[in-house]
Amino acid sequence: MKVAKFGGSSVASAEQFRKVAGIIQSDQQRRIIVVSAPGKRYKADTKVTDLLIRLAEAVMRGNEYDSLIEAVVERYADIARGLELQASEVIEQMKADLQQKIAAYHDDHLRLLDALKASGEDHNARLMAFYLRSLGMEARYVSPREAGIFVTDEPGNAQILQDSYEKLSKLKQCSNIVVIPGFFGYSLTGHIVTFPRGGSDITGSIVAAGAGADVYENFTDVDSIYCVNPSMVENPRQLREITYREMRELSYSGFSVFHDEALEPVYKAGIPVCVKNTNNPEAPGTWIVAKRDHRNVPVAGIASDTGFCSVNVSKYLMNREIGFGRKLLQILEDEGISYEHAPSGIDNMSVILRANQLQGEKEQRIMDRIQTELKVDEIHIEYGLALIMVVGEGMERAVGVAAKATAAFAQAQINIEMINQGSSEVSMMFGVKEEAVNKAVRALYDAYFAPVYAQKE
Ligand SMILES: Nc1ncnc2c1ncn2[C@@H]1O[C@H](COP(=O)(O)OP(=O)(O)O)[C@@H](O)[C@H]1O
Ligand SMILES: N[C@@H](CC(=O)OP(=O)(O)O)C(=O)O
Repeated sequence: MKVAKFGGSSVASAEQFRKVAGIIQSDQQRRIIVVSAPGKRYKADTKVTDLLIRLAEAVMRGNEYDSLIEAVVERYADIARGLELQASEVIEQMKADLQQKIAAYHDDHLRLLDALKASGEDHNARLMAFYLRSLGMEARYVSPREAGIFVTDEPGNAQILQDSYEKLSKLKQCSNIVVIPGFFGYSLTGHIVTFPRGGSDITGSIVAAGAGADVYENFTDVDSIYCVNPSMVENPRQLREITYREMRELSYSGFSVFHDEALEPVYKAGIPVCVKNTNNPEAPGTWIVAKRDHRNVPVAGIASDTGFCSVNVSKYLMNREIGFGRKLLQILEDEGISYEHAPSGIDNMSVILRANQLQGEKEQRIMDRIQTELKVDEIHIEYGLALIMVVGEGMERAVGVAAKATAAFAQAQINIEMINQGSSEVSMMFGVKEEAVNKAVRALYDAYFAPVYAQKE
């Protein structure tokens, strides 16, 4: 049995719905379907989830919002018309559901935002089940509550509760096609709680693990996972196989094609993931598996992301001060800030974090606390940093992997702001200025992957 998740781009229009139906019909193993909300139909389009966030914001601010309800519902109505479905009742129910959620959570903004965001996938799953039935398939919408997806009560940041898996195992017995909305679950107190953005991948993985699927198929809009983001390098190398560990590091660091938190459930259950293209289902796709042969290709991929800053502190004789690092990190913890890396020297320590966590008064408060509580000689925050991760299972044993990167940076005249190697066996991190990141990724791509092509040719 296969669990097949279809991302926003795969369910964005009537044409995409038809492709999805064809994919389900072409393989009887595809029995559990997880869908996202309709995504972008073209580059400048707006995802339904973003429309719903705008709707929630309009309600919260007391602004007019009827036109936003219309815009959301029109996306589904347009799909229904394109499929020639008699779905006016389904569409009316969607409108009533949005209005009912707004009335129910009017004064509870976090719940309102989560309930509206989740409705994007919920309505799409209902419409998909309706469409599949119109084609003569025995398809049924199953809500996350009925399926057994119970999560922590952290709005916008849910995590699965382990007890869910037992309930989910019953899905295996379903004889018909089950359509489950992605992106949200229910708290034990009965509230809708969403996963982080892009979280339908997480639902798919949880369902695959719970139902004991043989494969978790993740349908998207590219033929495979590439070794770099295809928007940065033209026609990059396709990956046939990648390990869970490699994928986790790469998706955490910028490969938006598969959510990093979606790996744990399938990894623990030993279920392989196949990332495939809804627009070209014949292409073999990329397999995410436990092991790959990395003898010839030690590096699997290069990911990058911008928007980081480095809090740099120095204090003479820091090395003698037991607990300095803990106290520094404690200050960040008190402010609810998570950090990415914390390289240190004899008298210096830097903490790299996402800069958007320092908005408002937080920055000054943190600087003041570090200054007064830790009595540092100097403290400054460097903004505008990009982090680049070079990831590969074979790197640990291959000679000269780091040298290749530093030589590539030198040749491209890129200054390395920081390097972190060694804490992970499968990755190496470089910090560069944001304006240099594209050039840096291309330089690394040429260094690691161009020779592989040359050998083959
Ligand atoms: N290394 C990569 N390999 C493939 N796609 C990538 C990579 N990095 C970023 N992407 C982007 O991820 C997109 C697919 O992910 P996403 O937009 O979440 O799809 P979906 O709509 O299926 O959820 C691709 O269109 C591509 O632009
Ligand atoms: N619709 C949600 C969840 C999701 O996974 O979407 P997509 O499959 O389009 O990445 C979002 O936009 O975050």
